Amino acid sequence: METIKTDLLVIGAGSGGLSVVAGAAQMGADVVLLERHKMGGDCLNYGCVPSKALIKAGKVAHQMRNAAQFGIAAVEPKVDYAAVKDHVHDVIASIAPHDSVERFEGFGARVIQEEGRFVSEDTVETASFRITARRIVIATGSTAFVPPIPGLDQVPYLTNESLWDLRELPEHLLVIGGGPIGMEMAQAHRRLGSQVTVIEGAKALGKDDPELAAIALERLRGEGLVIEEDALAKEIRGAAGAIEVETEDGRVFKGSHILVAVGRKANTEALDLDKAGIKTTGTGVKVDDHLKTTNKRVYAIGDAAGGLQFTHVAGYHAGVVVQSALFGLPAKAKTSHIPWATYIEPELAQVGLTEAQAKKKHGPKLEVVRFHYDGNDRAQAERHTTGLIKVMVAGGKPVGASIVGHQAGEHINFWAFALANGLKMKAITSMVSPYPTYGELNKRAAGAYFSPRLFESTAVKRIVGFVQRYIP
Ligand SMILES: Cc1cc2nc3c(=O)[nH]c(=O)nc-3n(C[C@H](O)[C@H](O)[C@H](O)COP(=O)(O)OP(=O)(O)OC[C@H]3O[C@@H](n4cnc5c(N)ncnc54)[C@H](O)[C@@H]3O)c2cc1C
Ligand SMILES: NC(=O)c1ccc[n+]([C@@H]2O[C@H](COP(=O)([O-])OP(=O)(O)OC[C@H]3O[C@@H](n4cnc5c(N)ncnc54)[C@H](O)[C@@H]3O)[C@@H](O)[C@H]2O)c1
Repeated sequence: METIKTDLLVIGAGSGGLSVVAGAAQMGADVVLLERHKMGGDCLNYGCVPSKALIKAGKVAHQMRNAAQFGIAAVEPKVDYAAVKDHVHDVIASIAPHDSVERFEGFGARVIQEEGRFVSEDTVETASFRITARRIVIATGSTAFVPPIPGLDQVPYLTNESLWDLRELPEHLLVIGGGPIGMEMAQAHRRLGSQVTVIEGAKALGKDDPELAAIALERLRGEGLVIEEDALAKEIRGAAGAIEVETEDGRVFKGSHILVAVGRKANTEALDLDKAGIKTTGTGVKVDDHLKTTNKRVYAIGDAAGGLQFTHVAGYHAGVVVQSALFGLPAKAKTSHIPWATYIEPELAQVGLTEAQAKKKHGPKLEVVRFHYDGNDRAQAERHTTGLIKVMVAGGKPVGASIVGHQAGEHINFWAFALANGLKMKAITSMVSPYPTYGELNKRAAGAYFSPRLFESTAVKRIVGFVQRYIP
């Protein structure tokens, strides 16, 4: 067994681990990276990338079916599901070099493709190496949580890992869980030609603002998706091709395939965390505001840290850790400016506080401004008129924004920038947006904040009247 001594050891080559390594190695630290499976982790191989590629295929099919509104003959697309999966794998392959061993070795890191586990507070062993490091980063990500529903282990079920290898279009896909994974995959499969039933134990898209989620759900149901809420899966029966799910209240749903999307489980079991004095919580590794674990030499980031589980959060965590581990700065990880988006159509996006959270925090000081997509000329021209932007404002500053509608995930960037920099609503109205863009929605939402102050103010009317009397 070879012994290595290093400045920084990173366990896991997903979104979080790779960002730490890229930063630290290029800034001159001696870095070792461990990866037990595929470079790029979940996002590249089993998560964001394949799901967005599949969603795009679904969108193309949907546009073909709905072309008549633009004066173009609608056609029922012939979907070759295996070819769609080829497209998905091709997209993964085109991004893979960016996350490759070669690229990271080019930055000066040593990449070892083996599983790591702690043997003491500062040492990790793999099959062939014993690595002692001044600082260690746990970036081991998460895996689909498979709940102990009786019968589930008796049927062939899909998760976000196995879905990409399925080559035949499911005739009727049962999706357990109406969170982002469930809803994105449900709509994509519906558009590609499957019957789809989502079986959700509480409320579908339950982490988002209910007013906006309801707008999205109505559209999804309009496309023929069956979305059953308050339907907690209790028992699963059947065999490949003929599966039944029974819910707690006795409803029974039948389908040909089943996708389990009921949340994630942090990858911690293989790490022997107790050997390093590292504690866990119910959702992942226990960390403080600086992302330090209960062992002060060791950080945990991304999905393994059990908080918000997004690629951009893992990347943000990496920046915090690089500042702390390399420069000794007291960097803290915040959540108040973290956006997220769910890539159903219409998209659903959020940053900062939802309306309910903002009401709780700011009480009567809160103002909520709204602007609907149908008031935007570009949305009218392109027939994307279903949508709403809602901005929560307190003390003249946005404290949250929620968007449902075409490209909501793109538009939330604007509010993420405003919140991250503490901008006032005034700063937003001083911007000129090109016409006709969807981006004007943001400015119109800010305009909705100032309109009553300008147009319903007797003081403003008095000043205008006075000035008009005296100017030539
Ligand atoms: C279907 C799906 C769609 C998603 N879509 C989006 C999206 O659109 N946008 C978004 O922001 N997020 C999305 N996510 C979430 C996103 O994929 C994760 O938040 C992100 O991958 C977390 O990055 P990470 O670095 O923490 O972990 P991961 O990417 O999971 O990487 C962890 C790596 O650690 C390795 N590892 C684990 N244990 C060990 C060990 N002991 N030794 C060595 N290596 C180890 C694993 O093999 C893995 O490669 C999606 C997730 C799924 C499942
Ligand atoms: N667009 C994106 O950024 C994106 C896309 C996909 C995933 N993700 C990330 O991955 C994480 C995991 O996604 P997810 O959708 O698996 O989890 P989730 O926790 O967001 O949603 C799971 C849903 O399953 C339901 N559920 C749990 N047990 C059930 C049961 N027995 N029967 C029926 N319903 C049940 C829950 O009520 C919940 O609504 C997300 O929180 C997100 O961080 C992000």
